[in-house]
Amino acid sequence: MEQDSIIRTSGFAKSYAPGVPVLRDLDIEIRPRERIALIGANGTGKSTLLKCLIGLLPGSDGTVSALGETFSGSPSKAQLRRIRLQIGFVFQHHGLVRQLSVLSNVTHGMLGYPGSWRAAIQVMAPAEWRIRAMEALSAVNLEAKALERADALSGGQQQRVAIARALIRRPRLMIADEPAASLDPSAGRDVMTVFSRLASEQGITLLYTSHDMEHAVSYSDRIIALKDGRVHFDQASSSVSQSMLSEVFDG
Ligand SMILES: Nc1ncnc2c1ncn2[C@@H]1O[C@H](COP(=O)(O)OP(=O)(O)OP(=O)(O)O)[C@@H](O)[C@H]1O
Repeated sequence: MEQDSIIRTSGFAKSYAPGVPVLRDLDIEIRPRERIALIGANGTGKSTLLKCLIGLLPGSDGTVSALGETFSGSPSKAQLRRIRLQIGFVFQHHGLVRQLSVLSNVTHGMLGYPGSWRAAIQVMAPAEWRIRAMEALSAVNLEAKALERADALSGGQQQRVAIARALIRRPRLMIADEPAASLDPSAGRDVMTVFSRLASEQGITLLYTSHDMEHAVSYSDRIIALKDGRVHFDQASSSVSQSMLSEVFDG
């Protein structure tokens, strides 16, 4: 893979059932530090694509290059491990352990690293990880909440803890699937602002899906729109018009 790509697909396709492609003919490139919004109607394959790009689901045709690893179908276990070490995930539902502290939840982001069983028990986590957790909390403006129980925080704050949990891994690529969908408009904007800032301040590449067109346009450099399993358009967010956005969702 060329050094200047974080992700690249070539002729990529994915079917869950033989002969019924959900995604096809995808040639996508994502470069370092780009903020990419992936949009499309319900069921058009956004989540499927996110999973395929990082090897969590096998592709059916074509190749994927992700974070230095190139594969067709599924990556090898070693490739998958190397990819995972460079990625942070954030989903619509934060998935925090409610009765644990914010700090413990962030430290859990280290699970998957060598020696990471210690991350499951906060008191055994190496001091360095606690420092990293506090740095991550500071990046999402929540260091003052470190010792509170996760379920004492608002929905927007909990989602920012989930971002910190992804950030502790110092990822090159942050993948967020509908990260603001369960939040009210103000908390949703806060979460998207945090993502956007992290991308510019820490040089993290951001790939997120959204059904909110304001979020898609305002917090990305580029929008990739999927329709009927193909790329409908792929261009700078500043040049995407309302009518182009509407077209993506027209049956
Ligand atoms: N595990 C699966 N097995 C079979 N079909 C699946 C599976 N997961 C998803 N699909 C189908 O693949 C298509 C794409 O689904 P996907 O969830 O990727 O779409 P999406 O664009 O993320 O949708 P949404 O916006 O509703 O989250 C849908 O038709 C869905 O029913």
